Amino acid sequence: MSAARPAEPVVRLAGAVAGYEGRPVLRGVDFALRRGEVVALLGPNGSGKSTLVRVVLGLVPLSGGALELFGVPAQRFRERARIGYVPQRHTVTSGVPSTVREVVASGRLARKRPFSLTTARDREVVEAALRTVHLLEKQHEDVAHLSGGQQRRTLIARALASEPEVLVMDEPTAGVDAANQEILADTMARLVAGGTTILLVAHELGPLEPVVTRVVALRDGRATYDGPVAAWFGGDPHHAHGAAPAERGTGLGAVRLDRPAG
Ligand SMILES: Nc1ncnc2c1ncn2[C@@H]1O[C@H](COP(=O)(O)OP(=O)(O)OP(=O)(O)O)[C@@H](O)[C@H]1O
Repeated sequence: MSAARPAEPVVRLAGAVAGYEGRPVLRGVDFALRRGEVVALLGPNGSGKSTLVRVVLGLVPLSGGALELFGVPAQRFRERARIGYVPQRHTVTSGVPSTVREVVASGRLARKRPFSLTTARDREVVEAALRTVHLLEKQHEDVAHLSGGQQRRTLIARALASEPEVLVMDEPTAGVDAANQEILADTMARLVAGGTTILLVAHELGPLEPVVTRVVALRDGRATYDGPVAAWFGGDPHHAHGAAPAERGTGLGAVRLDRPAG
């Protein structure tokens, strides 16, 4: 059985060093995501949030440190479908018209053997994903005709179609209006209730704040905070990350990470 034990991190980075063209961006990051958590990665522009996510997804290699997925060293990990990804700046529109349902169903391919036919179970999972993001009634519409927020939800449903245990979302609220952010929060709450673990990158949490169980903040490629949401925002989740208030104190159980984790 390859499933992780409850307390075992589903993602674990130890002393992660990574960057681009020899320039380090992550400079020794320790990070753990445990089953059932919703962890928000926060930090200023360029602090390395997306890079950390890309490392977890295997898109950027580590030049130092270690990555484990479901307790398995990343080099030996073969079950990519267990991790779903909703990219940051990506639209689902192209020159070729596609319905919402087609886009979502394409996410099912990660779970399928080559050339196998669509089964009743596939249809069920695709419909459940559409329902989760509140787009079932729009399934036959051309994605190009949807709003930005609805397109983002289509991408989330596409990731859900592979039934991931961990969902990684890079700035899911960026450019999304308030109504769509509320739907996103509801979607996340449903996913968590269903057992999905979530890692997301954000600048502001807004309506997502009640769903987030922990904040990890990066600054200059290092984790500077790991703890509860409230302590990080100083009670104002709409306030952006800039002042790093958690570095001021650890009043609500926050952990200040200015030394390697023991
Ligand atoms: N593909 C790339 N090639 C070269 N440099 C990159 C690449 N992607 C990111 N960088 C650089 O790495 C640094 C960290 O970028 P990263 O996208 O991880 O930060 P971030 O915290 O996610 O920022 P933002 O909030 O602006 O998205 C930045 O200086 C950025 O310019």
